[in-house]
Amino acid sequence: MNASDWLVRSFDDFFGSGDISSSVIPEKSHKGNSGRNHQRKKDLSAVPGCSKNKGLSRKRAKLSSVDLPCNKSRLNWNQSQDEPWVDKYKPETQNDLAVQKKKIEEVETWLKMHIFQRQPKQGGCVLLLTGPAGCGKTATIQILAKDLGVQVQEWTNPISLDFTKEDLRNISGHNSNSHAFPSQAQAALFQDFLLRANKYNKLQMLGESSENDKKLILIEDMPNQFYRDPSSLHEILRRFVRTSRCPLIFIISDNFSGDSNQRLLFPKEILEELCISIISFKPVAPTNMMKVLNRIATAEANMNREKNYAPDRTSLELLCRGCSGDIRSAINSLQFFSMKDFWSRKKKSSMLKSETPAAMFNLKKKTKSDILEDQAIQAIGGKDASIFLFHALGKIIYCKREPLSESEFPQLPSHLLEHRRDMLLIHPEDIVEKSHMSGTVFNLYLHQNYVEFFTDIDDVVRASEYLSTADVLCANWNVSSRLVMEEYSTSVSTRGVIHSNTSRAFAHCQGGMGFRPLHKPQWFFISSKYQENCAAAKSLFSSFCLSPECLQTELLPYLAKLANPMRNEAQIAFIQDVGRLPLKRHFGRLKLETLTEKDPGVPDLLVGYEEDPAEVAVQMEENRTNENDWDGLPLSSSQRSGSDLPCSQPQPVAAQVAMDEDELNIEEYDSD
Ligand SMILES: Nc1ncnc2c1ncn2[C@@H]1O[C@H](COP(=O)(O)OP(=O)(O)OP(=O)(O)O)[C@@H](O)[C@H]1O
Repeated sequence: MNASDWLVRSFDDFFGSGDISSSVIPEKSHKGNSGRNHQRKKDLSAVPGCSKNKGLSRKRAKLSSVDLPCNKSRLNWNQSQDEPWVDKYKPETQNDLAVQKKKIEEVETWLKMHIFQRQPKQGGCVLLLTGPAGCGKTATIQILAKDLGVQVQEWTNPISLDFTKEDLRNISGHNSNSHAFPSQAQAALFQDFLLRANKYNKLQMLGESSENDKKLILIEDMPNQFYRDPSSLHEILRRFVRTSRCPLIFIISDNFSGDSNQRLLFPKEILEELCISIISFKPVAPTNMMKVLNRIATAEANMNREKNYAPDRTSLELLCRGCSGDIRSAINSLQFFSMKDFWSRKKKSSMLKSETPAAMFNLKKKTKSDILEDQAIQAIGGKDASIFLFHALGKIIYCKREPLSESEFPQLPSHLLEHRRDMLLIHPEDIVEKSHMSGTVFNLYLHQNYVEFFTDIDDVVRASEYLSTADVLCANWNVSSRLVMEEYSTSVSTRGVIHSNTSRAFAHCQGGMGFRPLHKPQWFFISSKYQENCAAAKSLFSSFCLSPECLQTELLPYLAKLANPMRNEAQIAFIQDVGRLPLKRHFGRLKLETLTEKDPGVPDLLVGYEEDPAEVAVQMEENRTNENDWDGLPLSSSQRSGSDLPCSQPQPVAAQVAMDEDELNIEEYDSD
């Protein structure tokens, strides 16, 4: 087999030689009539509501030979040689699935309830499956649908929108003109597909039994238009839910910026309004992954010794580690690694000096920390091991260590013995990089959270010094040096916090801390409030011609002391809010917002500014044209009523109490 064959076969749908694969297409259409299928696909691509053109789907590679129970027997030897292993070893039963049993049961229960025990007009017929890519969401649905005898009707974004204006007019029901964009047309086709799929039974194909007309609608390919204008999706869903006759399932994979796609397309209000259920999958657990990889490696080794290497256990473990719970990526990597072709070519190009993948994996592999150190190996075929901020912070704060034997310890002079530590199991700089967070924001999070994990005040003092140094390194350097300085800064902050925490200095004393929640920095809120106050002070007290700082720290506290400061209502409110701060008996602490597992880390309002939080507030101020109309950021509390801060922000808890208790009474001065 040569590499291009392998590729071409995987993409054969695309090159026109493939099949139209769908869980609802009879086997007969699957092989051997490529020309006809190609023609048919082309035709179908323009047909609204067509779910059969999965050959054109973004998942074409992984689904190129799916769902056909006896497809394996039909393949000749060479074909099966070239077949991607994700397809060749695709799970056939629930037991084969490398997915948590609990999740499979959850989905199964939901399906049964919404297909077989469905009441007429019962709401809640929409399910959202989320989780990282390649964790088996689609595979689970396909197997459960097969087990329950339910047909799957799947939407695939048409890539060719060569329909006529007439078609579009028919679909959208209004007079379309030349301004209709393909993406809008895609959304119109989607709407049409959904309404038809809901209304009509699926066409019975040759060879399909007519016993069961139960079906579910599956959407994995989301029309682009909905990302631009989620409300159009919501409108379609509202209509669907009113008339739904079968369940509708969306599969949305997480991306590096957390669950932002999910939140964009399915905000909380829509989930509640349409009673949409959510089931979140986790990355495939390493033990499950190892089982699958072992099974495949053994089967291949037995079948095809001359062509494939059989990776040893260490190699498989490394593959597992490198694919971040993505079983598709793990199996693909295994296939690459097992190819003798691949390694001989590598050898020739002298990119790698080792002869076999096993040798390659085993390069200086002795200790756990060595394994971690050599993550470069995993870059070959391995998946980008991005981690969510929540986990990145956890890795720094919990800083796992490995015990060192006496002989391995570096010999420190006696005056440095207090700095003796066990070996870290992580590289802090790698962790920050994989979190996709700017150094400044990462430092903010660390600063907000580290104290909770310390037990000794002297340690806190040392850590805070490191954080101060890191802060200086993150200051307003010029653009070209800022990135480099940020790297130094996070190195100092993370290593500083880790090293200062003497209660976690050795592997044997790391237990017992338990889980503690992480919180979002108050900085975002405080900084924006500071900027607002500056702007408000400037505009309300412009006649004094003082800087905002001077107004807030000198003039307003003075005015606050006057019983009758001769001000209008807005000014009085502002003086009460800002000028009296030191007089408040209880200085209120802000209630912190918890950082959740997949939170992107930067409040929605600040997305886009995250590169440099120091500029965030300034930028926000500049963007602000009409502060009363602008509902993106909280106005100062003197200009707004009570606690309507955005929910992504910490909420003041004690401010109102302090205000109530304050005996200071400022009267309004009527100049007339
Ligand atoms: N034991 C297994 N369990 C789950 N999937 C497996 C297994 N063995 C092989 N596979 C293959 O791994 C792939 C899993 O991808 P799947 O499409 O189910 O993931 P997903 O969570 O829907 O992610 P995405 O959104 O990226 O498609 C499928 O091609 C499936 O056939």
